[in-house]
Amino acid sequence: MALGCISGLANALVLALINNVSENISDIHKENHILYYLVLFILTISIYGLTQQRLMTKAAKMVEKAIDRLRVQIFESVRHTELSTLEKIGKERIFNTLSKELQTISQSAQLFVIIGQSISLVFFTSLYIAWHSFVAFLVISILILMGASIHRLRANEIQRNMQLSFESENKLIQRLSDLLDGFKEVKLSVPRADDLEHEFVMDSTRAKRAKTTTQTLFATDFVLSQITFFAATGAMVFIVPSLSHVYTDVVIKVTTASLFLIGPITSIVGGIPIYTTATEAAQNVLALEDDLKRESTQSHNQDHEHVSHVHGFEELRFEGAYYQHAHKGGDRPFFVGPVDLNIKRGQVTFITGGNGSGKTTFIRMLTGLYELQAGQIVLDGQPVTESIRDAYRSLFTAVFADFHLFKQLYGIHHNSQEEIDDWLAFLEMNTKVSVKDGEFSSIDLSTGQRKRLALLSTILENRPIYIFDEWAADQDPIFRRKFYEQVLPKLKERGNTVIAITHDDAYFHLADVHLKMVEGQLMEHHEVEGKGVTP
Ligand SMILES: Nc1ncnc2c1ncn2[C@@H]1O[C@H](COP(=O)(O)OP(=O)(O)OP(=O)(O)O)[C@@H](O)[C@H]1O
Repeated sequence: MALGCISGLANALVLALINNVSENISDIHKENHILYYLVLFILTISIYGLTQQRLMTKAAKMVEKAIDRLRVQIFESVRHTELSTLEKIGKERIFNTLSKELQTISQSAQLFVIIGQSISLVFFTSLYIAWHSFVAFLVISILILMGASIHRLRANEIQRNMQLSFESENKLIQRLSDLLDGFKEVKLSVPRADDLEHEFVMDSTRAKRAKTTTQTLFATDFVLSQITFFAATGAMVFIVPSLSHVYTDVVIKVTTASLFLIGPITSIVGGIPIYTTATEAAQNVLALEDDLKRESTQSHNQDHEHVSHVHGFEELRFEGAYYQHAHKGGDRPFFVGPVDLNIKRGQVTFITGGNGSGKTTFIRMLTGLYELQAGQIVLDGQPVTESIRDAYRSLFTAVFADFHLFKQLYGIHHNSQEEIDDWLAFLEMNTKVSVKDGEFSSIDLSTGQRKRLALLSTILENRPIYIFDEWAADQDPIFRRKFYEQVLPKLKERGNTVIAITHDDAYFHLADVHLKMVEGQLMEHHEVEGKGVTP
């Protein structure tokens, strides 16, 4: 602000100097003062140049620093948020906010400076006008205020249209990911491709309409502001003389000053659309941050971040555990539970059940990805409360049905190259892929092969509990047998506990415990061959 004021003042001084010299040009030449004014003129321009340059660099640095902080903050908020919150917010909104909205703010940084500097220039030039003629100053102020109020009156409509275009753009991202993620399915079906394109075009048209309306409102504002400005300058020669009899002495100075206002006023009015877009973008960023924080347990997680792992357990107990999904149409929201269950260390548990019976939901409850809405999980006699939930989650490693294979082995640093190579060979992937510097050489593989690499990642993590959601479904019969008859026993031998959703009834005898999920209830659970747990 200080730099903005100095540069605005210097800018106004340039006007005062030129006005002064041009008015007294013959006297100044006669008295040989021209050099003095020239030095003053150069000095003022230098001050303006230096402060303006510094102001713009500083502002860019500040804005980029704020954006950097926001970007990391949102990434962290997403990382700390709960899965249920993420499901509610939606990926598109997060993508759109982190990419487009932050970029919009970044691009407006220099413009904020120009607007700020123009405001200070208008202020000092107005002071200059007021010093020469208070009546002229009043007339200009009234006209400027009138112009500003017209803009304010339409601010709500502008904001509504901007929000509309943000929402349409979120939908566009969703349609685009439908096209890219479902490219194969789209290529196979012309009607699907047509429908998807139709929806995309509709959303694009909605975004275009909202944006055009906003731009039209801005354009009208711009023209009105120019007319207001011309009216103000016209008033200097047509109206003010009839209101003030001393005015004729200063009319040239005041009119020149008012003409001098055209640059900054144009910058301010021309900058309003970008300023409003950036403000709207900033509000979207902050709203996302709020939504992420509101339902997240971030404060707890941060307090207990140092508890990064629980190294083992003997017994895990579910006591009346219950979770209900948010209502999303349909007859009633789906719920799982209440579930009572004991899981002992080293036990292999198979879970079966029909589609939509709640197996995945149960696994998410078990792993702490869904916060229980009733009941509790007890780990070696200690209830799993919010304060140890992160640590509790670190008991698990999983290959979910909708698994994501990370090319880089994030968080896996302690395994020797020899161990990694041995496992790669055991999983029959060593001829296809290698691991170098903590990264797979390639992940462009078949689904079954990608699943083997995901399995490798979990094996290298060596967590106490392994979760597999229909892991073997994509494997050939030979490797499927290897998974049940060699991989699972190897894990068990290491002391790992395994909980696997599976429909491979040929291998049910290998489980210590077999559970069955029916409509959100663990209806049937029995010990296999006398081994295993007391449910
Ligand atoms: N995020 C969600 N929001 C609302 N309802 C959900 C959500 N996820 C799942 N459901 C509902 O919960 C029910 C159980 O889903 P779940 O994925 O747990 O079943 P599943 O037994 O794993 O099924 P499948 O064998 O088909 O994978 C389904 O009826 C589904 O509609």
